[in-house]
Amino acid sequence: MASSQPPINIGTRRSTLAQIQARSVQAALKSAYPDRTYNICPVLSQGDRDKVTPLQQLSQGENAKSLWTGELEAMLESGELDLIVHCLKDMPTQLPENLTLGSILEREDPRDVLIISPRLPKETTLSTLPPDATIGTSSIRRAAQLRRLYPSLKFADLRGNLGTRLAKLDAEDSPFAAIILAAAGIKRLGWHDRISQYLSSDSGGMLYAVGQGALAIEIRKDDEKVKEMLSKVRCERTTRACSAERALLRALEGGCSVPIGVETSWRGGRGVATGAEPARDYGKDGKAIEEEVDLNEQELFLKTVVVSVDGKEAVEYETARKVKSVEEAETLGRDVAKILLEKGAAAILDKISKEKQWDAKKKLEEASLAT
Ligand SMILES: NCc1[nH]cc(CCC(=O)O)c1CC(=O)O
Repeated sequence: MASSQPPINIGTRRSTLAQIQARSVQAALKSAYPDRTYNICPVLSQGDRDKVTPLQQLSQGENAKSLWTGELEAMLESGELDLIVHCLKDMPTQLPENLTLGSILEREDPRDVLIISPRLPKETTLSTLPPDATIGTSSIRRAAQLRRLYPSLKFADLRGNLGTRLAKLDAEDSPFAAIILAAAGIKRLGWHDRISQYLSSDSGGMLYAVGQGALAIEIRKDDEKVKEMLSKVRCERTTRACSAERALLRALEGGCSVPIGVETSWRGGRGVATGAEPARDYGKDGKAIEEEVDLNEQELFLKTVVVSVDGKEAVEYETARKVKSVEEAETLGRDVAKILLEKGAAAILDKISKEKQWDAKKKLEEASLAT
């Protein structure tokens, strides 16, 4: 039977991973509302189009993030789209005035993973890499944490979608011994067999990015209909955990380039579970172990680290608390931010922002000399 209601238009970026993510949201909506029809609308962003300008240059200034989502957000505002599927980790903590985060879905494995060059043994880990090995990553968070724990490793920029990055690692003349990626993307693309090590506080010492592994849906603030629909595809565990992480990030005023690592898990009640629903933990093979638990009986455990870019200074803090709402989760995040700042994160972040200003000033001078 054909639906009399208009189709729901789902906006996404064009990459294979983005489209897989959009299809999973479509499937979740379809199973909650089988009578509605759904279109997936892949949109090429300015950031996807421009592969020449160095990323750091492209992403400077106030509207850094809109580079990736500006076109999509304009289409959402105009009504061409009804929702946009994002990786939560790529979403700024502040959104345009008339748009809002409509829903956060169940989190995939939030961890980072180590992927090894085919020239090295598959079972290689961070601690068994050749001492002067070069790691390909453009993430300051990943490089800073690794510099701190493995001072002999070297780092080189590596950008592009996940397929491009793997191809650059595998190339005959590749400068990289290994790369670090998010498990979530690798798993969604079905490339599990390339993972040599799952990184965490217990293995390799790496904490992940705020929001990593979770999908988020952006909608118009006044769109009550879509808001109502999304209430059926939201994950309370992930939403509370990620709300704490994002409130922490917001309070530290960190952009994606600031080295803040987090690890959240739900504890107590019954068993241990990471920030996903149903409660789950990840075994050594990266497979989820599931069990039923009452969220309000559990504590949200939050582990955090802020590292200087050179890896020489670091501030760590961890705590656990029952959080019975998103608001309580956000309070936890802000409280942890305050403690981190007092423990020395303020000095680390100050230094980074001064260096950034200095860098921008130098670029501006160079640019005016050139004209
Ligand atoms: N930095 C880009 C990015 N943004 C989201 C993901 C996929 C993981 C996720 O959904 O959080 C990735 C790739 C990566 O970091 O390896």
